Amino acid sequence: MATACSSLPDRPPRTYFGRRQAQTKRQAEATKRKHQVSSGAPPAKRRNEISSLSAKETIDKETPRTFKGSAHKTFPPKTYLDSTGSGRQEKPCIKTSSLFKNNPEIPALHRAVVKQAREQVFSPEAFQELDLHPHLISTINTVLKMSSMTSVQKQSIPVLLEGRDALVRSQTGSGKTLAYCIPVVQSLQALTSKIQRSDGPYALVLVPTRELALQSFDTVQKLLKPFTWIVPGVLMGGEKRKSEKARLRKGINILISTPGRLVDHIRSTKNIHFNRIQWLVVDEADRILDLGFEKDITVILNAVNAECQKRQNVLLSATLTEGVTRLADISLHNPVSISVLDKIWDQPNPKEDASTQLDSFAIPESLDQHVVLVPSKLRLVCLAAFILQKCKFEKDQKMIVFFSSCELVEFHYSIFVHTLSCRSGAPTSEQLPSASWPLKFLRLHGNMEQEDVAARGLDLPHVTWIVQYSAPSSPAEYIHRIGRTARIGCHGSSLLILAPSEAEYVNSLASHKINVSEIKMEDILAVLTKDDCFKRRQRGAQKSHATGSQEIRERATVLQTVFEDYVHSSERTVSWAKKALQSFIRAYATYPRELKPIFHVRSLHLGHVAKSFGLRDAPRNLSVSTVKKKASLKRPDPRRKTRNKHHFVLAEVLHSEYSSGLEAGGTKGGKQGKQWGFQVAPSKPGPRRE
Ligand SMILES: Nc1ncnc2c1ncn2[C@@H]1O[C@H](COP(=O)(O)OP(=O)(O)OP(=O)(O)O)[C@@H](O)[C@H]1O
Repeated sequence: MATACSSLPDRPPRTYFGRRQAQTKRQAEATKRKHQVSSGAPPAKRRNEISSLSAKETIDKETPRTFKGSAHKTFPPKTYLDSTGSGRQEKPCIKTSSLFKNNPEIPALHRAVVKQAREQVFSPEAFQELDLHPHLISTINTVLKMSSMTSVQKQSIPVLLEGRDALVRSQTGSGKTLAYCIPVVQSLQALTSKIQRSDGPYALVLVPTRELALQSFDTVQKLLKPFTWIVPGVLMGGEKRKSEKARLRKGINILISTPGRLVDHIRSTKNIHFNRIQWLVVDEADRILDLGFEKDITVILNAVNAECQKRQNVLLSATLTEGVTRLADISLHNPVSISVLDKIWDQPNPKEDASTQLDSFAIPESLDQHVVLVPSKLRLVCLAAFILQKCKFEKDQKMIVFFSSCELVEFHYSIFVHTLSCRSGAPTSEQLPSASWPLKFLRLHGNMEQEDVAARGLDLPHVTWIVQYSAPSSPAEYIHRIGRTARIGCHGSSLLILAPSEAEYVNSLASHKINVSEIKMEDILAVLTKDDCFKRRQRGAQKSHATGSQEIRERATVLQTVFEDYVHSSERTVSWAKKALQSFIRAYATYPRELKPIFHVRSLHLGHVAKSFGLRDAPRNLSVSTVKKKASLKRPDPRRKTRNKHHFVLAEVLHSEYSSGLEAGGTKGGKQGKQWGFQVAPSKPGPRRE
C-alpha cells in the first residue's frame, strides 16, 4: 500500500491543506503516482532523485515492521487497519513510506547572535548578615539547609524588611520564593500583639498554579517551625470548597492561593476577611497574567483594598512584560524596583536599557539552549531518538517534554511506553549497549486525577533537559518552560523542535535576547546506530550493511515502522492517533496573531504531520475548516469553563506545572494556554529535593 506521503506529488515542499483545488490536484497526482509506483516506473520529474534514493526505496519494501527480537511479541497484529480505519488489510502489503523523501528543505539558520541577559545566581553574603530573628536564621540553616543568599534574596530581603513595596524581577529558579517568605515571617513573628489563628490572614500570597501554591506553602511552613502560633494555609481548588471554607473559618494567617480559587471564596465564603492584611504578594506575576488571571487579580485587589489600605505589596516576576508593569502600577505604592539583571548585565549602551530590558529575559548562565529543525514526517522519530540519546545512553538524565495539549501528552506517553520502554517489546539484553539505562516515562497534564499526580510527586528538581515539542506561544512561556531546568546554579539544557517552516521563530526569540544554537537532526538520529535493534533486516534475516547517513535513515525508518505498527495495531489506536493529530492541529490554530506568520495552520502538510502520529495516511475527514469549527482562533480564556464545572476541579490538582486548577475547568477537551508535558527519566530513583 502506498501511503499519502509516499505518493505526494512533485511541488514545493510547503504544501497547504484545506484548499479544495489543491487537494483535488494532489489526489489526482497521488493516484497517478501510486500507479507509477506500483508499475515500478518513477514519475518523470523525479526519475533522477529516485535513482539516487534507490536504497531508500528498498527500505520501503523490506523494512521489518517491529524491532528485532521481542518487539514482535508486543505487537503481533495479524491484520492491520489503514489509518482511515476503513478497512483491514493483510500485513505483508504494508510499507513505511519514505521518511526522507519530499520533505521541505531545511533552511540554514541565520540567527542574529544576541547578547543574552545574565544574572549572577548566588551572592557571597550569608543569611546571618541579615537582621533576622536568630531562630529564623537557624531554621534557614538547619531545616532548609541554606547558608548563602542568592542575589535576588540579597537585594530584596533588606528592602522588604524596611517596609517598602517592591517589584522584583529575577530569572527562573533564582530563589524568589524565599526572597518574600523570609521578610513575611520575620515581620509577622515580631508583631507585638501576638497573632491569633482566629485573626485570619495577615499575609496573602497569590501564585499562578497549584504546584507553586504547594511549594510556597511548604517553604512558609518550614520557616514557621519556631513560630508555631502563626498558621499558614493554602487554597488551590484541589479539595472541596466546603473543607476549604472550614479551614478558613478556623483561621489562616498566611494565606497562599491561586487567584481563581480565591475569587471563588471572596464571592461565596462569608468567613474570609482581609482587615488585618499586612502583606500582599503576587508571585510569578507574568505567569498569572499569561494564564488570564488579570481580572481575578483586580477583584482580589478591590476586595483587599475595601478592608485594608495600609500594607506592604510585593510583585515578583521572571519577566518584565507590559502586563506586569501595568499590574505593578495598580498594586504597588512607591515601589523599589529590584532587578538582579541591572547589576550584572554589562550594558554597552545605557540608552538601550529600559526598552531592551522590557522585552528581554534573563536566562540562567548554566542553561544551554538548542533548536533543531525537523520536517514534520520525522518529528516523532526525532523526538524518540533524542529521548533515547539522552535518557538511555547517557547517565543521570531527566527530561521534561512539553506538548500543546493533554491528548498529545497521552498519545506520546502511550506510544513511547509501548515501543521504547524496556518492556517485553524492548531489545534483548545482549543487544543493549553496555551504557544503557531502562527508560521510565511519566505523564502530567490537566486531565489527570489529583491522586495520580500527588502520588507520584512532581519531582521537578534535577531536570537536565527540557524539550519543547510544541513551540510556546510567548517568550515568557518559553522562559518559564526552560526555567524548569538549570535552577539555582545547576546545569541544564533545552531543545526546541521546530519544523523548517517555523525557522523564523529563532529570530523572534533573538529579538527578546534569547539565543539558541542549532543541533542538526542527523546528529540526533545518529543515536539509532548505537542500538542494533533498529538495524534493518533484509529478507532471510540478513542485516543491512548500510553505513553512515544511509544507515541512519534506514534505522529511522525501522523506528517509524515500529510506531506505525503500534498505531495500526487496532482500530482503537488508530482513532486515538487521529484524535491526537486533530488536537495538535487545533492547538496549532491558536497561536497569537503576531506568531501566525510563523505558525499558521495552513502551512502544515497534513500527510506529513499525520506521519508524526504514526498514521500511514492523512485522515480523510480532517481539514482546516473542521479544526476551525472546534477551535477559536484565539487562545481561549483559560478560566472560561470553570465556574460551572467544579466537579472537575478536584481532578485538576497538580496536573500541570502551570495550571491553577480553576483555569480550563477540567473538561476533557483540548485546552490551550496551559502547559502539558511528560517526564522521562531513568527508572532508578533520582535524588529528590528537600
Ligand atoms: N539561598 C539559597 N541557597 C540554596 N538554595 C536555594 C536558596 N534559595 C532558594 N533555593 C532553592 O532554589 C530553588 C529555586 O527557588 P525558587 O523556586 O524560589 O525560585 P524562583 O526564582 O521562584 O523560580 P521560578 O520563577 O521558576 O518559580 C528551590 O529549590 C529553592 O529551595
